[in-house]
Amino acid sequence: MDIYIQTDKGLWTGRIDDATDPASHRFHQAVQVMDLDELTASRHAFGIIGFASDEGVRRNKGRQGAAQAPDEIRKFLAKLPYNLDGRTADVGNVHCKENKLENAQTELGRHVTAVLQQNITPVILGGGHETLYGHYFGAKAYAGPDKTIGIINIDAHFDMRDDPEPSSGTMFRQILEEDETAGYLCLGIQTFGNTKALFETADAYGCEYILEKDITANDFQDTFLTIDDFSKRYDYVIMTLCTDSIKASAAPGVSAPSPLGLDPKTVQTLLTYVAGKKHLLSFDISEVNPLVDESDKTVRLAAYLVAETMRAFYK
Ligand SMILES: N=CN[C@@H](CCC(=O)O)C(=O)O
Ligand SMILES: [Mn+2]
Ligand SMILES: [Mn+2]
Repeated sequence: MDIYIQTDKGLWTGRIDDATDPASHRFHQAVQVMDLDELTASRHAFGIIGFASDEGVRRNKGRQGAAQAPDEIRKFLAKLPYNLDGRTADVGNVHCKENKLENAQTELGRHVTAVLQQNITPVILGGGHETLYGHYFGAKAYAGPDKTIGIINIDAHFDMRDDPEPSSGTMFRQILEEDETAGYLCLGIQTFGNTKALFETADAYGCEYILEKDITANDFQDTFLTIDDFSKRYDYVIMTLCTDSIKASAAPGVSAPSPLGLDPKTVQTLLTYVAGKKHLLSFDISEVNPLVDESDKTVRLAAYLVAETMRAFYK
């Protein structure tokens, strides 16, 4: 198996209301499957990239299965109405082979950079949350050493573990250690999703965060202000959704479920608010695990959140 595989066109199938009228089209009629090197400047608004890896979850002692999420999310996204502007290309999946996570993250980064260089917005379907490291790596290569990147993460967890081996629990510590100009805002932190030591690590590294229970206070006004203040300090922003930020009753299909997680509509509000930022480069959704899902509930929700975020992207 190669590390890069073009998407099986059979994943993009669904109901056909009208074969020719674009106003009746669903994603499966609008998305064009191609190789990365077939992308040409400005023809597409979005470029879907899958990251078929759960090696980071394995290393972090979690429940594996997220490597199957990119194709499962595609199947559900395919059936949704294409109620957005601009065209979408699907440039396939980057796979993690032989547990070589760092190689796969480098390759994901190469894809993200190449898509951005074509003036196309990457929409990355993870993968365990180790997806974010490759996502950041590609965005940073595009931005260049003189430009700063702020990362907005919607997550129950900080993912700032001090483990010697990179995993799905270490990315933000890795990034903040490697790039002193990077910033980290985490929305939806669970009090009982992180040890006291991890809260101390977050403070020590200058991570800004809002607890899950404080997100909806004041009808989001404080949250939006925090997002605004954070975003304007960076040349570019990237956004990542760790699906375990959503309450377990709505998102059971994750490695580490959150019984007291955010409502899906709260996450929708956060994603669409950040997507309206002019300097948001890219977005990933991570930690969907189809193998422990219940009646496809989490995969379906993931597809809706991806569609909502794409629709809200600043144009
Ligand atoms: N990606 C991060 N995962 C969490 C898992 C927590 C748990 O297993 O309960 C973490 O490392 O903190
Ligand atoms: Mn998490
Ligand atoms: Mn995470």
